[in-house]
Amino acid sequence: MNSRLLGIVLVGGRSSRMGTDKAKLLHPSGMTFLQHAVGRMREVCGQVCISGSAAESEGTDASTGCSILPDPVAYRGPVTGIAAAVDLAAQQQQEGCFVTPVDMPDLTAEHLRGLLHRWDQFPEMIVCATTENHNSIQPLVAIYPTRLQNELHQLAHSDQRSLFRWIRTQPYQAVPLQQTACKNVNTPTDLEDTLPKR
Ligand SMILES: Nc1nc2c(ncn2[C@@H]2O[C@H](COP(=O)(O)OP(=O)(O)OP(=O)(O)O)[C@@H](O)[C@H]2O)c(=O)[nH]1
Repeated sequence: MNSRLLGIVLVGGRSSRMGTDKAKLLHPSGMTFLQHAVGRMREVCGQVCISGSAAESEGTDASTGCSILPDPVAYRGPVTGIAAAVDLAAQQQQEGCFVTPVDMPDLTAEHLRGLLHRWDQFPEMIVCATTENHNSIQPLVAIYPTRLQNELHQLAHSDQRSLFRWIRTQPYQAVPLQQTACKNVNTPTDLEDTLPKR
């Protein structure tokens, strides 16, 4: 089990397109999306925290037993949560954060192991999933080294806060995954598509 990386599941944001909290949606496994996302992350990281927007939710999440790391400023996007998570990892003398979103129900621990394997070879670099069809960077399925703490804070405090653009200015390792593994569930229609077909 990897103790050099802090596992982070991103649950912040407004879930406005879904109209309900995506963390609480029911996954085909019978778990909630959050329990499923924490479970796959626990297979690769010894410590897993939840990164959320609401400061009032500080504490421990009862459904998973994970500590909640509230964003210092709510609703400023995932980079805010990732910068705070990298701070915690640095405080704990860990080498980085392994980040995944709560809304990719088809992502598995096996996919995460692929990124971890690459990071073992390139621990100084960002290791980021890309989807093979469009060669598109997936910044929310990525390992961020703690050495990038200051840069992540600068980005979090900037006007545009796009991890997607920023990663392309950094040395990074791309780990290609199938498009389906990184499919976001953002709307009720997306959710229908994740349910087993009868
Ligand atoms: N910690 C943290 N996570 C976030 C924040 N915004 C989004 N996320 C997470 O990032 C992932 C992708 O989120 P999006 O689909 O872009 O945004 P969303 O707020 O969940 O949904 P919409 O309101 O429909 O855009 C999900 O796992 C969210 O929980 C934020 O401000 N802070």
